Amino acid sequence: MYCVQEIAPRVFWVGGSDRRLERFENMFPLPGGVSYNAYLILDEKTALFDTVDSSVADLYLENVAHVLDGRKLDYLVISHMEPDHSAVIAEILRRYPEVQVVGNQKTFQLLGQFFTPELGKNRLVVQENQELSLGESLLRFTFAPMVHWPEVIFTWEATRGILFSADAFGSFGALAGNLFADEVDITDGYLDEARRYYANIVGRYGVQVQSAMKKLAGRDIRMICPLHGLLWRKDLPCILEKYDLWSRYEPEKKGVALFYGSMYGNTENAASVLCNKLAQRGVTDMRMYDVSKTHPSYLISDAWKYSHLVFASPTYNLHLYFPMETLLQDMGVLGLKNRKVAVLGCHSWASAAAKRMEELLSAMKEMELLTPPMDIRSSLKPEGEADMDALADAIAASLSGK
Ligand SMILES: Cc1cc2nc3c(=O)[nH]c(=O)nc-3n(C[C@H](O)[C@H](O)[C@H](O)COP(=O)(O)O)c2cc1C
Repeated sequence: MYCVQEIAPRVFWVGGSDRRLERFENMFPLPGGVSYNAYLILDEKTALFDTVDSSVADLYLENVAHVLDGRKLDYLVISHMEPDHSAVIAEILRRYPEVQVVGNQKTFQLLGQFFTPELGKNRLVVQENQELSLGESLLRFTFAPMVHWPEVIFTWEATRGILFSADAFGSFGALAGNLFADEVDITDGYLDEARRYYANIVGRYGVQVQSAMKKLAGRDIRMICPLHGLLWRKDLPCILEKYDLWSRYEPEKKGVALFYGSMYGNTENAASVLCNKLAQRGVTDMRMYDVSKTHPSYLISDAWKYSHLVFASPTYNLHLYFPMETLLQDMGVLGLKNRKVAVLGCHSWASAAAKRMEELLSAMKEMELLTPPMDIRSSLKPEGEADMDALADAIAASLSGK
């Protein structure tokens, strides 16, 4: 049966959730599933915002038909062509052959690439800031290129102050009846998932997020409707503030996240000793992760959150231990910057890890190495304690702003 909600007068959520999918983009674990949101406005004209992933297509089509209740579909606005939102476009066009497909030049280029050029021949190519009246509802299209695809369009509905924000302000996590962030406790894991989504999916495009947010400044926005996760209404300042911080690569928290790789426990032991020493220097709420155990998307998320990052890894076949290489490469591609960092290597006969970690971090912008990399031979010994104390002193001093 259809499953819809009216989220504002004559505006309906018509999406669906998938709790079975193991990994988003076949990469990112989804312990809480994912939602594919879509919206339908009923006015003198009707407008549908996006389609969904094929996994929830049947429910979505039933939802749309139920809300339309026999009315004609006038517009399908395509905010984003990524297949988890565009998979059902062809079926919508089959069912509603007179619908006008709204997008920009790039939307239609991608539509032709993914499907066929004929698809969406009833096209309405819109320009930046173009308006479209549905009756009482007035849509204005704002382009948000590379947030996080080139064709992305935000649509602002002026009468109700609703922003349809494509993937921006979205999150991993299926929906459980409550659609609005103010109906759940977002501090109970949801913001962590929103950060993990942002850092891994949108993180590379901080500059583009900033310019999209500048374009929206001064608009009357009372509700944000993203294509994934909860909708924002009373908590708007919270998510806007987070997005501003995340896209400026400003840490949310003064604190330490330590990432270590270890085969036989020696690097792990050195990492534990370091965290212990930091704790004794008054550092609280540290995070310590085994890079072979925790999926990189969670590590990236905490790297976005914390001000001080420590990387500890053994040398492996004259290279950096691969899970650590992957993490640092990933961070580099996502463009993380503006962190205080420290490096701890471990080797037995020919060192490579410490140098490689330093090299990868130096290639990122505004990464301040607090001390020269420390490099342990096979295992930490009491003779090495003074060096470890010096490293802990440097991190603690930096944290306390000395
Ligand atoms: C398969 C393998 C390859 C290694 N390659 C190197 C190497 O190229 N150079 C080196 O100095 N040590 C090498 N090591 C030694 C480790 O870096 C060293 O034992 C380190 O203490 C391991 O730290 P862990 O106990 O945290 O795993 C290698 C170890 C293994 C198991």
